[in-house]
Amino acid sequence: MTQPAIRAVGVHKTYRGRGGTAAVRGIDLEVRQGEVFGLLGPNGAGKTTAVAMMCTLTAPTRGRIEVAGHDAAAAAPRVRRAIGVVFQESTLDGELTAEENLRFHGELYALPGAAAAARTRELLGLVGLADRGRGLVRTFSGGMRRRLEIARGLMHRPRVLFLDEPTVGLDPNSRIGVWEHLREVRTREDTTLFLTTHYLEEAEECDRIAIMDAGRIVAEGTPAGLKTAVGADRIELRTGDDRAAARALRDRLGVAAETPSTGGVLVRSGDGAALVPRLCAALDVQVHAVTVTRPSLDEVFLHHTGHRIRSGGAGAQHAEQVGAAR
Ligand SMILES: Nc1ncnc2c1ncn2[C@@H]1O[C@H](COP(=O)(O)OP(=O)(O)OP(=O)(O)O)[C@@H](O)[C@H]1O
Repeated sequence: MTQPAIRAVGVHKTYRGRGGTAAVRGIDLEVRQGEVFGLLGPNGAGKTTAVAMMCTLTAPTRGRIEVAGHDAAAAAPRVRRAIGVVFQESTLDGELTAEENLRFHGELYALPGAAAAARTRELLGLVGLADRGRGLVRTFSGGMRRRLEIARGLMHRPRVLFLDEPTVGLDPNSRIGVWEHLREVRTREDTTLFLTTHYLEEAEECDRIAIMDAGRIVAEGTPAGLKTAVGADRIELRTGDDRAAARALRDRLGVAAETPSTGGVLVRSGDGAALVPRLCAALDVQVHAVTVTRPSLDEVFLHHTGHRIRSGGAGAQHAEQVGAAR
């Protein structure tokens, strides 16, 4: 078997200080070479801390991390040569041009001049900035800067590129642009991409994700696999009498109908849209509205943690109003 790009075994991190914050409470992880792997979790879940340990920026309190086959504690300089990092905060020099920012990074890694110039051209093309190489970075939009940061992180051909919240703070169009180029990076360079995110849409782009909450990984798999495991579509009915409706559905159709405290009647089904007409036909009470929600990563998150990663948003995008009846 080929060596994993990243392996974490029993990793804990407690920050010192008053009370001591247990930011990471025992994570085990294996990321394959060439994979796009996402760590999905809400603010404060411990994602940045986990990445900081993999990047050798902070040491685990307990446990072991290997990146590109090197132990992050015992062989930190080797790990640093094998990785690129795109931080949440920009670290570009706005007073330099895009080319100068990349070349400066090449110098840090002792890339010979001609190789650095060729790599600069190649990467500016890869991230869609070929015609902006001589532009001052302070004149760039947020999306352009982020793409340039990605190019810079790739200058020395790292085995693993870490991206902490790669599209946070960007407008939706720029976010799409960044992802187009990340997909291009993944196709053309044999780099493992390890990213943290609290955007469900971004997690959908990953080959595999780990869901992190309160310092622990609560689920891991492909986005599709995780959704399938959670299973059914959610059918929510708004009726004139929810208790009577739930009782009727249980008695007449034998379906497990719930009446959640938030109101309405909830039924789960492998094919929600197909079941809706039968549900409505079985009811004597008035049905004001029916909503079918396909499982989303939001549902997966809710299933594993008992709470939503954020209010509103992605789940709602998958919701399909299938009409009111009666
Ligand atoms: N240097 C630090 N010293 C003390 N506590 C810290 C430090 N860095 C992070 N924490 C705490 O550790 C916990 C996890 O933070 P972390 O930044 O790793 O989470 P995150 O999932 O990356 O969140 P975000 O998306 O907001 O960056 C939080 O409670 C945070 O306040």
